[in-house]
Amino acid sequence: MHLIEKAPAKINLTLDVLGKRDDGYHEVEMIMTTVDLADRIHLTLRDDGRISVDVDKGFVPGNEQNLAYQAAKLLKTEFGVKAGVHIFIEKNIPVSAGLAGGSTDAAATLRGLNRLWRLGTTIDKLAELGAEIGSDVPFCVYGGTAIARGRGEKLEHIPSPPPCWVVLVKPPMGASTKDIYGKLDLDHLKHPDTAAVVKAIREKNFRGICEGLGNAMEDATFGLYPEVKSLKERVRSFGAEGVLMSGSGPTVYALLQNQSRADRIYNGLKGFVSQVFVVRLLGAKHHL
Ligand SMILES: C[C@](O)(CO)[C@H](O)COP(=O)(O)OP(=O)(O)OC[C@H]1O[C@@H](n2ccc(N)nc2=O)[C@H](O)[C@@H]1O
Ligand SMILES: Nc1ncnc2c1ncn2[C@@H]1O[C@H](COP(=O)(O)OP(=O)(O)OP(=O)(O)O)[C@@H](O)[C@H]1O
Repeated sequence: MHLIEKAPAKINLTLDVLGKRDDGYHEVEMIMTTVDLADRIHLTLRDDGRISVDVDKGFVPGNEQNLAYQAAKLLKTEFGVKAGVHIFIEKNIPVSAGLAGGSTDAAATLRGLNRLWRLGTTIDKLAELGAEIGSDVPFCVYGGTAIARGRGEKLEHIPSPPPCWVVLVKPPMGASTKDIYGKLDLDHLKHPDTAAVVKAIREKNFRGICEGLGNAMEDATFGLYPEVKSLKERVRSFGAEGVLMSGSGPTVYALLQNQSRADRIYNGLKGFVSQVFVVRLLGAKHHL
C-alpha cells in the first residue's frame, strides 16, 4: 500500500518574542499561514515493522535524525503499531530557510500514517503528539492560518488573509533557528502589532496586513548575515507591497495582489538568487 501526502511550507506574517522561559525556549506570539510550495511525502507500507527514510536531495538527513522518521517512530510507539513504513521525501522546500520544511514533513507523515496504518485518531491528537517533535509541528498538522503562542504549540485558528501572491526569496546561506534565538537582544526587539494584523486579516484588508508585517528575529539574523537585510531592501525596491523575513530566516518574502508585479520581482531577482518562487497563499486547513 502506498499514499502521498502534501507538506506545504509556512510563512510568518508576524513573529514576536515575548521573553525567555525557564525551560530554555522562548515565549512567542506569531501569525503563521501556509503557502503553496510543498514537499511530497510518499509512504509505503513495510511488513517487516521497520521505519526507513530516503530523500531526493542529499543535504537532508536520510536517517533517524529526519523529523519525518521521528514522527513515524512516535506514532508507532504511541499506538503500538506492528507495521512499518518506508518514507520517501520529494524535497521542494528550501532547507534551514525559516519555512518549517522539516516540521511540515513531520506533520504530513503524522497525517499520512494515520491513514496508512488505519489509526483512526483525531487531528487534535496528531497536533499534540507533533509538539514533541518541534514547536512548529502542531501548526503544520492543521495548516491554514493561526496565531501561535507558548513556544509555538498553542494555536488559535483564524480566517485566512485575502488571496494574494507570495514571492519567496531564499539566499544561499542557511540559518540555525537555535542560533538565531540565542542571538536575540531581548531588551531591544522590534515587536510587531499582532492584534492589528489579526484585525486586518479578519477585515480582508490587504494593505493593513502589509503595513503590519513584522518579525522580532530579523535584527538577529541581519546581524549575522547583513546580505539578508540588503536582500529585503532590494525586494522592497521592486515595488512589493509588504516584505518580511520568515521565521528565523534567511528567506525573505513579498506579498502582492497583482500577478504581474509578482512576476516582475521574480524576474528581477532570479539573476542573482538561485532559489526564488512565486506561489499563492493556501487558505484551507488540512482534514483527516
Ligand atoms: C522560528 C520559528 O520557526 C517560527 O515559526 C519557530 O519558533 C521555530 O520552531 P522549530 O524550528 O519547530 O523549533 P524547535 O525544533 O522546537 O526548536 C529548535 C530550537 O529553537 C529554540 N526555540 C524554539 C522555539 C521557541 N519558541 N523558542 C526557542 O528558543 C530552542 O533553542 C530550540 O532548541
Ligand atoms: N524532513 C526534513 N526536511 C528538512 N530538514 C530536516 C528534515 N528532517 C530534519 N531536518 C534537519 O532540520 C534542520 C532545519 O531544517 P528546516 O528546513 O526544517 O529549517 P527551517 O525551515 O528553518 O525550520 P523552521 O522554520 O521550523 O525553523 C536542518 O538542519 C535539517 O538537516
